[in-house]
Amino acid sequence: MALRELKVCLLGDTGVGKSSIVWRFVEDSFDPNINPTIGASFMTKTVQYQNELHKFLIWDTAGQERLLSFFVLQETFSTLKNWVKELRQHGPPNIVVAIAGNKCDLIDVREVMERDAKDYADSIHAIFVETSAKNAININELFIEISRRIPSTDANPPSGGKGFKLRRQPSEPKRSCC
Ligand SMILES: Nc1nc2c(ncn2[C@@H]2O[C@H](COP(=O)(O)OP(=O)(O)OP(=O)(O)O)[C@@H](O)[C@H]2O)c(=O)[nH]1
Repeated sequence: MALRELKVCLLGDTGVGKSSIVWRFVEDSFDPNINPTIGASFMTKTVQYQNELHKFLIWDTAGQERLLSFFVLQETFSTLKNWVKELRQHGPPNIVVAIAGNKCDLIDVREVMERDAKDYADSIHAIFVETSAKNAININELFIEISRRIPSTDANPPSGGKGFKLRRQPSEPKRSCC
């Protein structure tokens, strides 16, 4: 089975839940007292998507840092739009942008309407998913969507989310700073 490496970098304001999303995806756990990221951390997870293995190489950045990549998480529209502008200007042409509206469990303190976020994501051809790292809502689906958007290496275009199987790599490092 072919192995493909997908580089993912989480961007967004401090405290929006970037590390928690990674932690939920890789370890299926949630720490309400998680420490802020210093610099950046790196984790990997390999999943089966259709007839390929997708190894996600995930860089989780500190909220204050301005780095470029292809995975955007944001709690405010204005900051989000700035990130997208930078990605379009400086990122690779085939970049896949995914917007995660995290903490969707906190319905009483919602700042951005789902419809507005979805419309914006559609306008820039980005993935949009409302997620909750805390309640494990749509975290795997977010990465499935990223897998689905990556062009297939064979003649059969990817369809649906079928065939996405989670595989933990026991030998992989749990969490390390780089
Ligand atoms: N209710 C709720 N809280 C969350 C969720 N995701 C993260 N949190 C909480 O939000 C706080 C910040 O989470 P982090 O994952 O550290 O956020 P971050 O974006 O990585 O922050 P930096 O490392 O500073 O950039 C923590 O107290 C988390 O427990 C969520 O889906 N729902």
